[in-house]
Amino acid sequence: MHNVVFVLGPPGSGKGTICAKIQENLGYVHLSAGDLLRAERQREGSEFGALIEQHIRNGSIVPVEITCALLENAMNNSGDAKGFLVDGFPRNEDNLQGWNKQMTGKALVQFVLFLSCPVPICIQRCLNRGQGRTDDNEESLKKRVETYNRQTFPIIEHFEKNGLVREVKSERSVEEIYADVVEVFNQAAKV
Ligand SMILES: Nc1ncnc2c1ncn2[C@@H]1O[C@H](COP(=O)(O)OP(=O)(O)OP(=O)(O)O)[C@@H](O)[C@H]1O
Ligand SMILES: Nc1ccn([C@@H]2O[C@H](COP(=O)(O)O)[C@@H](O)[C@H]2O)c(=O)n1
Ligand SMILES: [Mg+2]
Repeated sequence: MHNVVFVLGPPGSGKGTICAKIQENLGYVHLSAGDLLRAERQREGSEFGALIEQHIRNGSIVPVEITCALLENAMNNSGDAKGFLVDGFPRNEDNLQGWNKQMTGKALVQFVLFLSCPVPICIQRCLNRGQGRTDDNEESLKKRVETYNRQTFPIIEHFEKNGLVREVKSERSVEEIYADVVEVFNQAAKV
C-alpha cells in the first residue's frame, strides 16, 4: 500500500518548491503530475504528446487515464518510500473519480496539503519563474486560474468536508511556510 499526501493550491503557490524540501528532509518522494505530463510530452514515441501540450497551453486537465497511469508507474518504480507527495493532483472530478477507480486498495491518502495563496501573487511568481514553461504566459495563466477556481477548488472543498485538508498559507517566505508544513507532518505522524 502506498502512503500518499496530495498537494494542492493555485498555480504558482509553491507546491513544487515546498515538495522539494519535504522530499529532501522528510523522506517522502515528490511526484508532480505536471512534471510527469511534461516528461511524457517529450518522450519519443509517446502517443499523447500533442494532446498533453494542447491541455497544458490551455490550462485544461488531461484525461485521468493518462495522468493516473503515469503516477502509478512512478510510485511502483520508486522502490521503498515512506510515502509520496502527489503534487497537482487530483485537479478535477475526472481526476478524483479515476484515482478512486484505479488506486483504491493500492494507495492510502493520509491528508491533503493545501498551499493557499492570493492569485495575483501566484501569477507574478509564475511570470517570474524563468523555466521556459509554455504555460507561464498571461494568456495560459488566465485559463489555469479559471480551471483552478472552477474545477480544482471544489475538489479541495470535497476533501475539507472529509476532514482531510491541512491548509498552510503560502504568501510568505519559503522558510516560514516550510516550518508550518513540518508541523503538519509531525501531527499526522502522531495519529
Ligand atoms: N514562498 C515563496 N516566495 C516567493 N517565491 C516563491 C515561493 N515559493 C515558490 N516561489 C517561486 O515561485 C515560482 C513558482 O513556484 P513553484 O514552481 O514551486 O509553484 P507551483 O505551485 O509548483 O506552480 P505550478 O502549479 O505552476 O507548477 C518559482 O519560481 C518559485 O521559486
Ligand atoms: N493532474 C494534472 C496536473 C497537471 N495537468 C496539466 O499540466 C499543467 C501544468 O501543471 P502544473 O501542476 O505543473 O502547474 C496543468 O495546467 C494541466 O494542463 C493536468 O492535466 N492534470
Ligand atoms: Mg509545480
